[in-house]
Amino acid sequence: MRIDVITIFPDYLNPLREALLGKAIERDRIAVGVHDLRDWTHDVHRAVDDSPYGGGPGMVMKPQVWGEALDAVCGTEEPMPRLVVPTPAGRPFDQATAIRWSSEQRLVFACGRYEGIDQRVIDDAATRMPVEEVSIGDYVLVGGEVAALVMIEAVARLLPGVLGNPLSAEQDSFSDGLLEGPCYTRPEVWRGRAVPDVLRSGNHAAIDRWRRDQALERTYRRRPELLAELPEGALDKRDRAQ
Ligand SMILES: O=C(OCc1ccccc1)c1cn[nH]c1
Repeated sequence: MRIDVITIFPDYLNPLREALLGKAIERDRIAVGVHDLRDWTHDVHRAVDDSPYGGGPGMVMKPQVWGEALDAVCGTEEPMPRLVVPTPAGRPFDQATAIRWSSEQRLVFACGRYEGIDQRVIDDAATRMPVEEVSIGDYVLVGGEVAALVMIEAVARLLPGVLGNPLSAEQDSFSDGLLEGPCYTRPEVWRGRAVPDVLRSGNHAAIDRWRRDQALERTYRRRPELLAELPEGALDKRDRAQ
């Protein structure tokens, strides 16, 4: 997979070069390009924003600059990338989205700032490639860069050879629609708190059942709406007894 990010703060994407993801990039498991939007300005001030039509607070990012940047980064050759625009006004990003995007050959992230990018940029790009305006949560950030980091990490860890242990990607929380339950490691007792006995019993059927019960209980307490979304039959009669 190739991922490109267009931003006025390229250094904000430096964390991509760290840790497992950084290693995967070094080993060409994934290619990442970061581009400074101002490279496509032509005025002495390198302006990327202007006042909003219709008035109101803040500034809007100029269509000409974004248009040239996307032409250059996305190109015109198939396979065209999927263009992702982080915005609070987007459809919610979730694990299903990360899984869906993980089979893409190319992703381009357009990181907006100010009040956002002139809508015509998105409408124009959508005539040449798939475009998704996506939110990582119901809050407002200053720019799309942090959201891009979140989504790139969620996708990249699903790619072969990027994450240390491929098994854990399958056993992800949300892979069965429930939240992960609690986890424990040594010591057996810490500050007077013992690890639940079942986890040291060696009885793997009992351990699996205990873990599922914990996941159900945590999901019920913290995200009850997820239980309603489970596919038919996902909860067996033992689960319902919980
Ligand atoms: O704030 C966000 O993106 C930055 C952004 C983009 C456009 C206009 C304002 C802010 C965001 C919040 N959840 N998901 C994305």
